[in-house]
Amino acid sequence: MPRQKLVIALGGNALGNSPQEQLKLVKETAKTIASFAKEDFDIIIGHGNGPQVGMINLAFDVASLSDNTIPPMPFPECGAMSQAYIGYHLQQAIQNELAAQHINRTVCTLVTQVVVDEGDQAFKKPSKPVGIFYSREQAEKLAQEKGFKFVEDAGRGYRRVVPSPLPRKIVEMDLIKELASKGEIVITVGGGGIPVVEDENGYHGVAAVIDKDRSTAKVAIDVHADLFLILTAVDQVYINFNSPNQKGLSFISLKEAKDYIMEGQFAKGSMLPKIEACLSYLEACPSGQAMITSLEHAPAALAGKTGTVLTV
Ligand SMILES: Nc1ncnc2c1ncn2[C@@H]1O[C@H](COP(=O)(O)OP(=O)(O)O)[C@@H](O)[C@H]1O
Ligand SMILES: NC(=O)OP(=O)(O)O
Repeated sequence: MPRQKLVIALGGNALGNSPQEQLKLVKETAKTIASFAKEDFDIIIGHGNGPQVGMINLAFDVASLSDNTIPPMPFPECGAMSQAYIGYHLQQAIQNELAAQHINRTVCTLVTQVVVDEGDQAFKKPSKPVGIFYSREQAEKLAQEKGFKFVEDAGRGYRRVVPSPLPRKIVEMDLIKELASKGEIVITVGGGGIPVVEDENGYHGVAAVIDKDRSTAKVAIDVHADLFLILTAVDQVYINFNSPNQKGLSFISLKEAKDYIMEGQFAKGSMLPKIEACLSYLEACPSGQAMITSLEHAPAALAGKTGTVLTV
């Protein structure tokens, strides 16, 4: 009997905002992952990198502003660094937890590139602010010299914004499938994957940050996952969220999800991309199940006690 395939998207609360916080939090994350490893799933994990990629980019920006012999670090390289650094923490925490529980499985982190479309409209409308705040003069100079885009951010100064294009193809997909089918726990598409475009000369990194829920959904589609699990800060998806009549949803059909989107029930930039990621997965894998819950309640959600399940 082949193992069931589980693809997990880990949200920010699984990682925190600083290296110290991350090192502490991944220990809890690892306990949840180990509980799935015990259930004998094939396991593939995607995760975010918003705070981390911003932090890495900021560090190089600050260094190069104060010492012009230090070059600023290009954005795709910052994304690659964030994948490796987060992967290292997660991988080690999961290894330690598996050893403590005498579970005989191995873990790896794959530096993963994700192809995006050069003509994606997101490149015309960069929307994700990253890095440090600049004065207007500094921003104008950098914009002229490097072609970066800046936005004025809530009266605090100018920040570089990067596009957030859709994931089209996961370059290392065959390897992900092979490793997962051998029982390896695979950490991949970190931060949505390193965004690359493909031309006659091969792949080239581009300055962007892909949404990790969308990229992880693409992985779930490509491996035909039985379960696509999004772990975030809330136990369930709500309607009328944050209002006195908010109501948790245990089940949402594809049609209901589309109706709720039309009603504006899911906030842009937080719950909406998660619901859209689930929809893209379910449309491609109609016999599959998508689930949204919190990290700590994930085992209970898998046992049908909490969480929000989305099905066709
Ligand atoms: N309808 C909703 N139901 C539940 N949570 C919602 C809803 N709309 C917005 N949210 C918010 O979305 C957040 C999850 O999105 P986000 O913080 O971007 O996730 P992550 O960093 O875990 O990927 C929840 O913590 C919650 O505050
Ligand atoms: N890349 C990405 O979606 O990261 P966050 O989830 O941390 O925003």
